[in-house]
Amino acid sequence: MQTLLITRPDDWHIHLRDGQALTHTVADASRYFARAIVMPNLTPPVRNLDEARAYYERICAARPSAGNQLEPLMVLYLTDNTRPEDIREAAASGIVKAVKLYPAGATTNSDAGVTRVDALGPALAEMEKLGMPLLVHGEVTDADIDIFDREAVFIDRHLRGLCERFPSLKIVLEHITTADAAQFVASAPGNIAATITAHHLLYNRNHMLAGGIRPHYYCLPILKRNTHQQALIDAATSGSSKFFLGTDSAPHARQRKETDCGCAGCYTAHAAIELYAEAFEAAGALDKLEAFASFHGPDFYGLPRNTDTITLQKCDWIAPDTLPLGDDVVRPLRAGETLHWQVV
Ligand SMILES: NC(=O)N[C@@H](CC(=O)O)C(=O)O
Ligand SMILES: [Zn+2]
Ligand SMILES: [Zn+2]
Repeated sequence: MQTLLITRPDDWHIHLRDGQALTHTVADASRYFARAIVMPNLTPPVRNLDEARAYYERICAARPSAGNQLEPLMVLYLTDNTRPEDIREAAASGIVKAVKLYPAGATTNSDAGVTRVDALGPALAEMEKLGMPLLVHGEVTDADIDIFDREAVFIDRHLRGLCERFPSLKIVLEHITTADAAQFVASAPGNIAATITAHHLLYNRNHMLAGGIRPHYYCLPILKRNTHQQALIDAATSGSSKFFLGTDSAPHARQRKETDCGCAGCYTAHAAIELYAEAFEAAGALDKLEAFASFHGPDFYGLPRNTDTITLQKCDWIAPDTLPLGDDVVRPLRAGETLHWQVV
């Protein structure tokens, strides 16, 4: 049987949610990830060190008592009112590792996000000085911009300018979905990187829309055409240290996705590295998985690489139809379907 031994991976973009849901999301993320960059889009969002510390403690309390202990890496939610002092305090705490920019209205719980990206100044200058990474949900929100173009337009309207105004600010363009983004990041200086999800490597918009509409493939930024999917596969398997693993596992209760106006987000924490292994195998690049999953992320964040390992085995299994999520259930990606890799 084919096996693959890799250094223990980390997840550089995950939504653990809060309250009762933490029991399930934290358990799934704890199966083998050493660390996780925890997104701050709660209601209300995680805007300062006090809120980050309280959330950190709720996550730690939800960890399973036995086995691998996930280390949550906290993220502040940038608003129009974030002050340089908020950044300094967070950076000094040692538990906050990044700050997240959501354009207001771009995605789930982004209403408190930034209304004018170009007006951001002092907070970003402080982050640049301290080496604190800015994580970006890179989509414009203008009603007149087609949803499939929102990432590319964000790069042109905002990201290029941010990179010029803050030339040494570390920036991660999160969950990239287009050839435009892959190309922009690949040709940018070393302080610009990107995370790529497993679902954007495995799927394109036909999977979501051809032959019936499949709400569990609906996430933001939305799946694009297959040529963009191929560009993401090429970037992830290129060996470039600018691209690394970020699942964007984003659970929503089943009834909030299977409805007239469904939420965006795919739940992949039940099978994260397993799904990536499938994508890398399909590209004939299993030898590139370890660096993408376990080296490039910590190197970019300036954190040590993990020193222990996990083993993947090629072995079919069926993903569960539903998983508990607090008092609700979530339908995980590939629910009821066969997965081909397993962590042993
Ligand atoms: N990716 C998503 O579709 N949804 C995320 C938000 C985000 O990462 O943009 C969520 O919090 O549900
Ligand atoms: Zn996002
Ligand atoms: Zn996300």
